[in-house]
Order: sequence, then C-alpha cells, then structure tokens
Amino acid sequence: QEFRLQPTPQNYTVQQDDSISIPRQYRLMAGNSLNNGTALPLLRSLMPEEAPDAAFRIYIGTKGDKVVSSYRKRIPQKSEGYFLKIEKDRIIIAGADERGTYYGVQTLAQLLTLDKLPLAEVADYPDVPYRGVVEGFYGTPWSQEDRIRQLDFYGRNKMNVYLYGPKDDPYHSTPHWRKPYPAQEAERLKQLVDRARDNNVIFYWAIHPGQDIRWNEEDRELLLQKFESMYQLGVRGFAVFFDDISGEGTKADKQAELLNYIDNHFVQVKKDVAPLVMCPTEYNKSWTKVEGGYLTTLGEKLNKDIQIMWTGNRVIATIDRPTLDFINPLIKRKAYIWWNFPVSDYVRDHLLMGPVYGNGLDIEDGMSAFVSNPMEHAEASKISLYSVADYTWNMEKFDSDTSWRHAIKDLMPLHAEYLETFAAHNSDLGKNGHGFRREESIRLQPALSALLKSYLEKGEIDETAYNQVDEECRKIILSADMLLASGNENRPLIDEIRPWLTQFKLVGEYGKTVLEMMRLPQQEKAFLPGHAHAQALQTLMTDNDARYPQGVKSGSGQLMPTFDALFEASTKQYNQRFHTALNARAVYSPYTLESNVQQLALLPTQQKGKEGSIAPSNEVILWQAGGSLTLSMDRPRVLATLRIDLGTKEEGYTHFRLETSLDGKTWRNANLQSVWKGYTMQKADVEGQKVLKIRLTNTSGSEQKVYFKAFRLTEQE
Ligand SMILES: C=CCNC1=N[C@@H]2[C@@H](O)[C@H](O)[C@@H](CO)O[C@@H]2S1
Repeated sequence: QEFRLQPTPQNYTVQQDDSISIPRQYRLMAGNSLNNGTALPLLRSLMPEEAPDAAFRIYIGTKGDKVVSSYRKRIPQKSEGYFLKIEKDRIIIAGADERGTYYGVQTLAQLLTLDKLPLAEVADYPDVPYRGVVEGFYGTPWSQEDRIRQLDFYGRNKMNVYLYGPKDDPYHSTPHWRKPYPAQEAERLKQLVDRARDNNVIFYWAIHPGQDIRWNEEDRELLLQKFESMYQLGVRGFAVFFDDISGEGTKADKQAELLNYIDNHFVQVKKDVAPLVMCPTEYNKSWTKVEGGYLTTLGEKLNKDIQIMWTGNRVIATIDRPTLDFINPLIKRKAYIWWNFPVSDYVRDHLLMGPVYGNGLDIEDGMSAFVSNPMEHAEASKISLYSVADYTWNMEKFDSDTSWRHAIKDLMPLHAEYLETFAAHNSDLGKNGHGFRREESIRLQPALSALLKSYLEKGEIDETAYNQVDEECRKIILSADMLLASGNENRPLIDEIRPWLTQFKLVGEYGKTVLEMMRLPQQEKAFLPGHAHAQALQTLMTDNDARYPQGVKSGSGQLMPTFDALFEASTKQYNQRFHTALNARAVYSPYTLESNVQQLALLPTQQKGKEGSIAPSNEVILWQAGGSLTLSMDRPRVLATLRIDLGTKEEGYTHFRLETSLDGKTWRNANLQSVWKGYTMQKADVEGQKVLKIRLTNTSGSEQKVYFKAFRLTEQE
C-alpha cells in the first residue's frame, strides 16, 4: 500500500518532482517556549546529529517564538494546530501551541520513514478537541505494559486523552474508591502519568463512587483527598463516573452539587487541571426519560466547563447528527462522546477487529470529545483506535476501509496480509443484549451465499463460488499458522489473540471438510470420513479452554453459519439417499430465552456440556412490574442446580417469583434461597426436578432495578 500520513492532515502538499536526502546533521534553532515540553526530545530522538555549524537548519517553536516569527501567519489558528515545511536547506515546525508543535514533529517522524524527504508543506489541526481512549470496560484491566504501549501509540496517532476508569479496579470503584492506592499501584500510576506527559496525552483519573456514596461532608472530603493524592502523583485530568449504579447515587441534583463543589474547590483552584469530566447515570437515550428531568437538571446546574459523557441513542451505538441534536440541547453543552467500540465485555467470546464505520462524517462541531472504550485486549484494540484517531482528527476525509488496512499494516507490517484475513473474518459480535452488529467476511459474502443458495435450492454446486470459498479456507488456515508463528513482530498481539487464531484455523479446516462433503452425498462409503471429521472439528470448536470460560468464537457472522448449513444439507441428502440417520445438526443449543424485559430479550444463551446459561449483562436492568423471563428447553431435562444473581440484597428476591413447568401450561413455584448468607447468589430448590421451562417474574407491582449477573443451570448426568 502507498504511504499515507496518519491521521490524514487537513492540508498536505508535496512538490512532486523533488525531494531531499535525510540530512545527517542539522543546526537546531529552537524557541524557548519548548524548553520543558516533549517536542524537542522527540525531535532529537529522530534526528540525532545536532551540529552548530551544520548547513541544514531546523527551526522549531510555537506561535510567538521569534525563531518562527516569519511563519507565524502560516500556523493554523486552531488549538493543537501546526505548520510543517520541508525545504532544501531547512525544516520549519511551528505550532499554535506546545502540543501542536509536538504533533508537527510526529508528522515529521512519519516522513522520515521514507527513503527521501519530500519537499512537503503541512498545515494541520484536529477537528475534535479531545480525542482518545477511555479504559472503561468490565473484565481484566490492561496491564502496565499494555498501558505504556497504548500511551506511545496515542502520541504517534495524535490522540490527546487517556481516561483511566477500569470498572474492575477496586480503587477506582466500590469498595476502595475512598482509599489512596497502595504504594506499589501508586508508583505504577505515576509511571503512566509520566509516560502520558512524554506523549503529550492528558491522563485523566476517573472515580466511580456512585454505588455507595453518601451525600455528606465526609464522603465529599474523602473524594477530594483521593483526587489530591492522584494530583500528587502528577494527574492533571479528573473524572467522576456515575454509570451503571442504582439507588441514592443516581440523584442528578446531588451529583451536580458534588461535581460543582469539586470544580470550585479543586479544579479551578489548581489552575493546571483539565476541565472536569463526568459520566451520567442516564448516559444514553434509550435509558433516559427527558420529562424525568435527570439530564436537564445536570444541564442547568452543572458548571459550564464540566464535560458530560454520552454513548448515543443506545449503550452501544454509532454517533450521528440526530444523536447530538437530541442530547446537546438537554445538557446545554457539546456532549463528550464515549463511544462503546471496540469494547467487547458483553461479547467476550468475540474479537472486534473490523473497520470503524457508521459514525457521521459531518458532526465534528457537535461534540467536545470522542473517546473510544476498547476491548480488554489492548493490542487488538489498536486496529479500531488507529481509525478513531484518524476519524476524530480529520472527520470529513475519513475513509473507513483505507484506515482499517493501514491500521493493520501499522500493527504488523510484515504480516499485514495475514492479519487482514484474520481481522476480516473476526468482526461481528454475534447475538448480544445490545443488538449491536458489525459486517463480517464482506468480500466473501457473495460467494458464500451463492454457494449455499444453489446447494440448498437445487442441490447443485456453484463451481465459481465453491472455488472462491475453498481458496479462502486455504488462506484462513495459512494466515492462522503464519500469525501463530510470527515470532517477535508483535508478540503481545499474538499472545492476546492466540485462542482466536487457533479457533480461526479450525474454522478454515471445517470449511474445507464441509466443502469436500458437498461433493460426496451420493457416495455411501466416501462420505463418512468427512462427516466424522466435520463433527470432530465441531467438537474442537466448542471445547472451551478453561482460561476462556466465556468461549472463543471466530468467523461467527458468515463463515460458520454457512459451513454449518452446508454440513446439515449434505448430511440430510446422504441420509435420504441411504436411509441412514447420521447426525445432521451442526450446532445446537437446547435453550431458548424469551422475555418482555427489553434489556434481557436479546441476551444469548450458552451451553457447555452439562451447563446452560444466559449471558450476563453489565448494566442496570429496568425490570418492569409483571415483566418476566422464560428459559425453555428443547425437551424436558432433569436439573441438578440453578443459580440466579440479580446483584441485589436478599430481600430483593422477594420482588420476584420463580416457577418451573413441564408442559408450559401448568407452573409450580420454586423458591430461591440464598446460597451464602448475605451474598446475593440464589439457589433454587429444583434439584432433581424435570423441567421444560423456567420462568422468573417481577411480582412486586413496581419496576425493579437489578443487575443480571448470573442465570446458570446444570443438568443431572
Ligand atoms: C457515558 C458513560 C458510559 N458508561 C458506560 N459504562 C459501561 C461500560 O463500563 C461498559 O464497558 C460498556 C459496554 O458494556 O457499557 C457501559 S457504557
């Protein structure tokens, strides 16, 4: 692929017929506004040979520095803008501010990777003021090494924000948000703050106190002390998250009072701290009742410079003009977008490696920020993050597919074609509680559907499609092996995605096996080994590695459904022809879920051996009075255990009725008793009972706000 600057600059011209060789020595003329910044160290790391008598010169400074005064008018009048010009005997880097100058050096760094330096002129600036990442997911927080690499990545890609808010860090959230970090954690956070500064990234530390905060002087002071302890570590950006909580902490006027207090007595006092950021409890349109006044209360009462985060029309949603036209008037400021992609904490068996697409290209003026909530897999998230950096810097020039291909090349230059094959087939989420889906296997889709259509409808093989799919299966197997054997090119990435690479290879082999089966349904003997092999591969693909209890899915959007359908069709053909009863079911879950509770209705069911479950949800479920959830079996089955955890205290279960049925008509009560005193997990007394359906109903007469942490059963052997 051709060279491109990342992110795409606003203005970039190159003298086509000329270039210069990279100067070995240069004389540095630096404005003293850069003395304690990071632009100069970066420049010196790129061009080591500084010599006072060198003919070639580099002029670098910010607007107002004498050393770049003659280029002052060329500097874009935009925050973080810069002007970069390469001439025969000099390079000029002039920033609107320190970070702009730093970005000019980052752009020069990319040009220096070329054999010769083009005589280029760049006048550049970002569309969205704050751009970056919120580490705000459930699941295993990123490691120290992950975060160091992330911060360097943000520096190179001109992202200026990293928000630290991993839900499962106990010092960020309940129970220890009031306590300072232990020495070792504090030291590691300090390292990150320093690394962020090296990369000109604002490190925001977020606190998540809402689940148990008391609206009193004591908790307010404890929170401020915690912020002060983080300030002492060097943190200069602060956030308060009130998401995914229920109870007292959800009150808008109390939240606003606390946040204004923090703003007035901490942020404004310190003077060198970025504007405060808050995450509201109603953080998406599907959860907000405008007349309830939560958002308008925040909009009216919150100090104007406090930023309010928003995920869009739903928890997981792309952002467009109508999204912003809804929220901005309510909160009386531009939304600080928290984009829930490529986060996968609600579909942990999937990797989201596909292109960033679906957000409006004309909305840069409608948001104060756009930060991505990524996967717990830090390196794998970089495919999306590279494109988020591209999209937020220059929105109207953003091209989803070009950006995606360059993101992959940036991640593994030597294995880009293999990583692209892998990423193309590992992008959809599968069925999930949020109903959010992504395209997958785009280029192969026509061949997959043609192959399936002609086989199902006419029992014929579309040879062109067949060969395309066969060739892709070969590439899949090759790509998996090449990536697994890729050594040190990007070992952290391979370590993260290894289970999915192994699964991906199985998908390729399964495809090849099923393609062979398609040719043999009339051959009584020859068909059998292929059928047996396909079943063996199905078993291997559902065998869950203990380290990944949530399972590992690959190619689930297009490849696997097609291969499964072809497996079933060819086996049915064989059974009809030879009056046999070979198993013609590819995959198969004995459980189906029905519910009139909107946030539960789409949750997928899972089966692993004797265990069945409904996928848990991270969010607060608004369970309406009378609302129910029913898990149905394919046939009556004898239960060994049933575990339910709605995240509430024990008395919370008195609001619900649990019933079982053998025929779906007559129901009998099963009561829940807590398995461990004080804990919330409940055991139902259904041991040994044969059931066809299990139903949980809110019989309290009013809406219940609960979590949906677990709904798991085991069958008797
Ligand atoms: C604007 C505030 C967003 N707060 C959120 N908290 C949750 C995040 O912690 C999850 O990672 C994400 C995906 O499961 O869902 C919501 S989004």
